[in-house]
Amino acid sequence: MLRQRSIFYLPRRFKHKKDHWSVVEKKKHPVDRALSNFDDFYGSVFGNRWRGIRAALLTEHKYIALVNNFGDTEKTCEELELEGAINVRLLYNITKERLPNGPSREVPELGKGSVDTKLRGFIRQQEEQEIASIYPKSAEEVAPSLAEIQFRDEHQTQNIAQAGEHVDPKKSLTETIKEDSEIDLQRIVDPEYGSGALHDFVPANRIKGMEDWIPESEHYKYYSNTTDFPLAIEPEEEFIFPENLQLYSYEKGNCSLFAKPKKSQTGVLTHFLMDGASVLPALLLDVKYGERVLDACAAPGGKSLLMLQTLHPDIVICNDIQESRTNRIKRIMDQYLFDYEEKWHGKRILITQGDARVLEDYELYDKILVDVPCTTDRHSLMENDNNIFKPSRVKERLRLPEMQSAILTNCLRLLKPGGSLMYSTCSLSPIQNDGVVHMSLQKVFSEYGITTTVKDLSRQMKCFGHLFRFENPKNLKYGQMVLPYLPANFGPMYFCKITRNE
Ligand SMILES: C[S@@+](CC[C@H](N)C(=O)[O-])C[C@H]1O[C@@H](n2cnc3c(N)ncnc32)[C@H](O)[C@@H]1O
Repeated sequence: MLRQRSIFYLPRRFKHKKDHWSVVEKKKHPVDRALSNFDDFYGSVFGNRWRGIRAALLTEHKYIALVNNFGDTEKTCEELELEGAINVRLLYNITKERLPNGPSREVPELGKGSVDTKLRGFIRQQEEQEIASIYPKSAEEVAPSLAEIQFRDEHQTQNIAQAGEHVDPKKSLTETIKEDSEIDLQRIVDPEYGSGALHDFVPANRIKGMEDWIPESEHYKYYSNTTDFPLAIEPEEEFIFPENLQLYSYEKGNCSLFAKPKKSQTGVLTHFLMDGASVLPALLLDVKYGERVLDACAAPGGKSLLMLQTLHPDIVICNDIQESRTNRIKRIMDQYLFDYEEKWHGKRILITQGDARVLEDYELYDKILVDVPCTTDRHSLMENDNNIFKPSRVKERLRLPEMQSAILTNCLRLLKPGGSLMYSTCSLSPIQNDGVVHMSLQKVFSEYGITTTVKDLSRQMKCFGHLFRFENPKNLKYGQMVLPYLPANFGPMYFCKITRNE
């Protein structure tokens, strides 16, 4: 009797496939794939620090409020201050004033009365050591010497050659993962590598999940790090925070939310909320009065809006490859710039649809923002829709560095000699960051004879140390990086400023 019953139930049990391993495997969502990929890759890049970064990435990020200059500006600033938000410009200027070896020129006058006092008090409360521990040395000391860079390059070339030897598609996945883990472990324990030595990282030669199995050997050229170009890295000259830019943030550890933007008396919205780290590349591009600016990958337009709110640029060309995305730029400009159609459109803003890899306005721009498409790490962990970790987008994902480098290389050609650009991503990947910068500098030199200087922004970053958590510049070769961190949950954001030599 018992037997009959069990036979009766057997097929039903099998129909209920929920727990079968193959089904579970198929049900892996893009966000899960992204997390496995990051655990694997970033775990080896960041070592013990990855746990904290991971927790922050999986938690809601923090915003900065950009106050609109074209509607109820003072009232909005007052309201934000009443809520306890800090004026980022004042905080920057006070911190700059207090830095050892600070600039000799006078620091711009600070706001009146209570705000100023409050800020100074706030800064005193913060441990100065915190900044010192993030940036233990001055910018001059931090900028690596050419000899050092040469040494690192030789070291890295060796690593890449070794990694190349590892590629063996016949090896089982388990075998490869085991071997790679041993290499990664060696990186972590070997002081020569250091857990955070991003510039020394060589990508693992496999990607988790058989459907993602791609021989990456053909991509090695994008990670190649030999330096066959005249490499120059110099500290950035002094940066002056634009007087007209009103940015507000909550201090580290304060996770208060900003009020939603509302319609002002002029009809435009009062403020724009953006991930705080996104402010930095657009701000430190340092657009000056009367300059012609290209935002090469501009949609939805937050960074263009920030540059326009400085009231500095003569014209900003907001370009994006997708029509639907250029429409989003237009919508944002319409919502924030008073009398957009009459006063801005076609005059101080041009919205264009084009592929930044092939734009041909050579030597036309004073400043260019190159905020490339990337693995958008935070977004990839949160949204399944349109996720770059979908199995159907594997090729696109693996080709990202190639695409990023093609965009950056072309944008360097679009710069006027003497002009500067800012390359940025919202990814933690050393390949998409320093790797792409390196390859592009090499390419513009070898193919177009263009020489460049990388601007070391370490000194400027010190002045933002109260709000953001930055990667130690020693772990980066060219750029700066905001690391997600629970008490200051901005980023990730990598950015690197490059000047085209005259
Ligand atoms: C990271 S988003 C830019 C975000 C924007 N800078 C902002 O702050 O709002 C990257 C953008 O690049 C665009 N894009 C992708 N490939 C491009 C290309 N080849 N040329 C120009 N834009 C491209 C995408 O459509 C996307 O809107």
